[in-house]
Amino acid sequence: MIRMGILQVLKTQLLCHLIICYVFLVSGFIINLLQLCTLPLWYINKQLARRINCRLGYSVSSQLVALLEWWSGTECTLYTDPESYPFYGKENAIVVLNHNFEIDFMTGWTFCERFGVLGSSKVLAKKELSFVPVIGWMWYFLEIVFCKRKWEEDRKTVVQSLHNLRDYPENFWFLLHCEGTRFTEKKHKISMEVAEKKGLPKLKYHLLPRTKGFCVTVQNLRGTVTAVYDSTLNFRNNEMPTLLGVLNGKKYHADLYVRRIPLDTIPEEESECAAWLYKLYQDKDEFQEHYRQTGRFPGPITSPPRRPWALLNWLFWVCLLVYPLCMLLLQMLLSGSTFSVVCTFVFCLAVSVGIRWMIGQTEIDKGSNYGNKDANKQ
Ligand SMILES: CCCCC/C=C\C/C=C\CCCCCCCC(=O)SCCNC(=O)CCNC(=O)[C@H](O)C(C)(C)COP(=O)(O)OP(=O)(O)OC[C@H]1O[C@@H](n2cnc3c(N)ncnc32)[C@H](O)[C@@H]1OP(=O)(O)O
Ligand SMILES: CCCCCCCCCCCCCCCCCC(=O)OC[C@@H](O)COP(=O)(O)O
Repeated sequence: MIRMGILQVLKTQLLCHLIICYVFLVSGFIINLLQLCTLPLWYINKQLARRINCRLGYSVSSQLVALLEWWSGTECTLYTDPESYPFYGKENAIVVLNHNFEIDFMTGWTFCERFGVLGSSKVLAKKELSFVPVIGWMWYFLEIVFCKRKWEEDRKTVVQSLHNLRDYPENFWFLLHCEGTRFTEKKHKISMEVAEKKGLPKLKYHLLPRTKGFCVTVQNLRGTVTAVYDSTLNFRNNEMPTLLGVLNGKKYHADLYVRRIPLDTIPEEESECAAWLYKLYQDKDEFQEHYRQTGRFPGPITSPPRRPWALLNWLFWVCLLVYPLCMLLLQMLLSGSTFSVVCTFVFCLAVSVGIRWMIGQTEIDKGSNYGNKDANKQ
């Protein structure tokens, strides 16, 4: 009991956070560098270069998974039909997920890890994220699809990037947050005005989905992807988890409801496909209502257990990077030079500021203005 208490206090200490962030940043930069070194291989053996990049990418993203699963002890429960379960991780799929939480990307990654597709997971992400050090840079080599959220500019690049995925050598999940931005009350109000104008029913828990990205993905990945995983995420006790909470060791409980929908049941033609997506979001809204009323999603629980690999990868980087850091700091402090002490201080400050900026990218109140105006009025 006391040991648990000490551990919990330790998890809230700035020094621990600095060490975790230092390991993440330095290992991330090393991996970015290794990814850069794979560039010549793309011309010789592209599939091998892709496989290597999946492993390297895993080594970065699994650190955030380890933080969620092992450091904060967050539990992840999966509600799904047992008949669909054997397909997970064994086929390419498009994942449609609600976008309400600051750590939904980490929770998504955790499920990817449990089904063995973390290194190869893909997303249609906003362009701004490609500039985030470590993760954004890593995504270039993982062939993540970026968009500016301006369809006239995106159409060509998104289609081209989707085409490139057709011969991807590993099973992948392609994540689409069709709402296009995180849920806020203001964005919800505006998107419901758009829904009204379009004659669509109002949604209570979701923004109106943007349909272009979904339709173009379904069209271009037909034959490559076999199913859409309609995924609805929520956290118990109305919690709104944050990355800072996870870093402080706060335990959350995620519930994910997944329905596997074969891709060949989804209409090809654009307006029919859009109507299909609007209907999907009406269903998702009902699942969220059910969760609100009962505290659970419909259907049985078939949860995959956590695996040790993310933790082992994390421990490997900690062992590799913490000892040299201690030696360096000790040497600097023992040298008695004011210059060395100032340098050490500035280094720690730079790591903290850099990481705080990166964490800021996950925070909803620092989010974009996209969806704050009806696009038709812009
Ligand atoms: C099972 C567990 C999960 C597994 C996880 C798997 C993989 C994990 C991998 C990685 C994890 C990392 C996660 C990182 C997350 C990062 C995610 C993001 O960056 S989200 C933001 C970027 N992505 C998207 O936006 C995707 C969805 N958007 C689209 O598809 C868009 O269509 C678009 C392609 C971006 C183009 O957008 P644009 O706005 O330019 O055009 P649209 O045509 O879509 O919009 C105009 C259209 O919308 C109507 N409209 C106007 N205003 C609104 C409004 N406020 N709300 C809704 N709709 C609006 C307008 O009337 C137009 O309508 P119409 O089409 O009929 O003319
Ligand atoms: C062990 C690791 C410890 C590390 C601690 C610190 C690590 C910091 C990591 C930062 C990771 C940055 C990746 C950001 C991914 C955020 C995804 C996201 O949710 O983007 C929002 C967009 O979808 C929509 O944007 P808005 O229009 O809502 O605005």
